[in-house]
Amino acid sequence: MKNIAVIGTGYVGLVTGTCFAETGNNVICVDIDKEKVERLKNGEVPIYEPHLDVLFERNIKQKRLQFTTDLASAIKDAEIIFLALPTPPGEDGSADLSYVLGVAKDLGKLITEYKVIIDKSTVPVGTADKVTAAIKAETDVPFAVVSNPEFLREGYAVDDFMNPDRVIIGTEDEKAKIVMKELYQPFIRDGHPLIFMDEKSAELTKYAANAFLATKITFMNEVANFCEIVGADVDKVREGMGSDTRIGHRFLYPGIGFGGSCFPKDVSALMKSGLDNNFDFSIIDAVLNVNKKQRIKLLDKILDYFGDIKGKKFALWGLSFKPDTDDIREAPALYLIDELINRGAEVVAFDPEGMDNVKKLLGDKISYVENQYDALDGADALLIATEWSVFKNPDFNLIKSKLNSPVIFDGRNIFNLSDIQEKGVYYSSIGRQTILPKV
Ligand SMILES: NC(=O)c1ccc[n+]([C@@H]2O[C@H](COP(=O)([O-])OP(=O)(O)OC[C@H]3O[C@@H](n4cnc5c(N)ncnc54)[C@H](O)[C@@H]3O)[C@@H](O)[C@H]2O)c1
Ligand SMILES: O=c1ccn([C@@H]2O[C@H](COP(=O)(O)OP(=O)(O)O[C@H]3O[C@H](CO)[C@@H](O)[C@H](O)[C@H]3O)[C@@H](O)[C@H]2O)c(=O)[nH]1
Repeated sequence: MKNIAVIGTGYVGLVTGTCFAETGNNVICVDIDKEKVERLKNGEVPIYEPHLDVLFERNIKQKRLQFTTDLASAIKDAEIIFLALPTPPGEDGSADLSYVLGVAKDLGKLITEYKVIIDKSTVPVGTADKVTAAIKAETDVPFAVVSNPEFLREGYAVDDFMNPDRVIIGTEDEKAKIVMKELYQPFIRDGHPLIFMDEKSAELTKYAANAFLATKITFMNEVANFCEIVGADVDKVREGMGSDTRIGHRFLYPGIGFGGSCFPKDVSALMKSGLDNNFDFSIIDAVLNVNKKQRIKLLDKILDYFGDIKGKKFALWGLSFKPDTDDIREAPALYLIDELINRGAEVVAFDPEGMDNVKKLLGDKISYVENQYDALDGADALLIATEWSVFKNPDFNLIKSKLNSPVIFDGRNIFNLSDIQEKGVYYSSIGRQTILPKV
C-alpha cells in the first residue's frame, strides 16, 4: 500500500487515481476546479468513461479514494505525487507547460521530505529537467522526477490502465525505480513489461507512439482517397494489408481523420520539438496537412452532389471525436459543421454523449435532438461523423421516410457495401464505391 496524490483530476488523473486505489493504495485526487471536486465528493463521475463508475464507487466506499482542492494537505502524507495536468497546444503548436511547471513550483514550496514526483502528462522531451529545475529553485529537500507517460484511450481507459500493453518508466533515480516497480507490479503480465529508461527517452516514446499511430491512420486515409480515384475498395485493401502480421489490422480504418485531445496536439508538439532542435520532421508535417483536409472530406462529396448547399438541411449523427466518449476536443464533426454553416446550410445533430459539450461550444448555431431519427425530419441528407454502435443497424425505412431524399454520406464506413445495396439509398463513404439507389 502506498499513499498517492494525483494532481489534476481529468480523464487521466481520475482514471489513474481510481485504478491505483483499486490495487489497494490510498489515493487523494486534487483539482483546482471547485465544482468538479464537489461533484466527485458527492460520488458523481464528471466524465463519460465506461466501467469507471463501478471502481470509483467501490473505492470511495472503502475510503481509498478521496478528493480535494487543497494541494498542501493532499501531498503531506503522499510519498508518490502524480502530475496529470493539461498540456494544451500553444499557438505555435508547442505543448503549453505552464500547468505542469506551475504545480512543480508549488510542490517545491510545499515538500518537506523525499517525494517521487511523476509526470503522467504528455510533455515534450526535456520537460523532466525543467520540472526538476522548477522544484529545485524552491527547495533543498531531496526528490525524484519520473517520466511515466500514459497510453490509455478514452472509452477504454479503465481496461487500458488495468491491462496495459506496457508501462514506461523514465528515471535514473534508484530509489524511485523501486517505488515504481512496486506500484505497477499488479498491472504487469507476461509479455506486457515494465520498461525502464532515461527520462528523455520516456518522454519521446509517448510522442513517437502517438505520431506513429496518427501516421498509420493518415496513410490509410490517403490510400482510401486513392481507392476512390482508381475504383479500388479500401475494405479489401485494408484486409489484405492488415493480414500481414508486420502491419496488423489495428488503426487501419480510414475515415474523416483523427481527432481527440491527444493525436492532433501531440503530433503538432512533436513537430515543434523538431523545429526547436533544427530538425525537420517532414513525415509529421505531411500527416498534419493530410489530416486537415481529411476531416472535411465529406464536404467535398456533399458539394459534388448538391452544388450550392445554401438553405439545405443536414442531419448529423455523431459529434464526439470517436464513439464511447463525450469528448469533443478536435472532433472532425466540428470542422464539418463549421464548413456547412459557413455555406448557409442548417445542421440538426444527434450524439449519444457529446451533445452537452457541443451545446456549450456552439450554442444555437446548430439544432440538437434527443433521438437520432428526429434529426432526419425534412433533412436533405444524413451525415455520419462518429461510428457509435447505435448508428450501425438503423431502420432504413424510417430514414427514407423522413429524409427529403434518401442520401447518406458516411465518414466512418459503418455499413457494409453489400448490405447497403439492398436499402435503396444513395450512399457515399470513404475509399469505397458510391452506391446508387436501385430503380
Ligand atoms: N485524455 C487522454 O486520453 C489522455 C491519454 C494519455 C495522456 N493524456 C495526457 O494527460 C494530460 C492530462 O490530460 P486529460 O485529458 O486528463 O486533461 P483534462 O483537461 O481532462 O484534465 C486536467 C485536469 O487538471 C486540472 N488542473 C489544471 N490546473 C490544475 C492545478 N494547478 N492543480 C490541480 N488541478 C489542475 C483541470 O481542472 C482538469 O480537471 C495531458 O498532458 C494529456 O495529453 C491524455
Ligand atoms: O483506425 C483508426 C483508429 C482511430 N482513428 C481515429 O483516431 C483518433 C484517436 O483514436 P484513439 O486512439 O482510439 O483515441 P484516443 O483516446 O485519442 O487515444 C490516443 O491518444 C491517447 C492520448 O495520448 C493515447 O494515450 C492513446 O494510446 C491513443 O490511442 C479518433 O479520432 C479516431 O476516430 C481512425 O480514424 N482510424
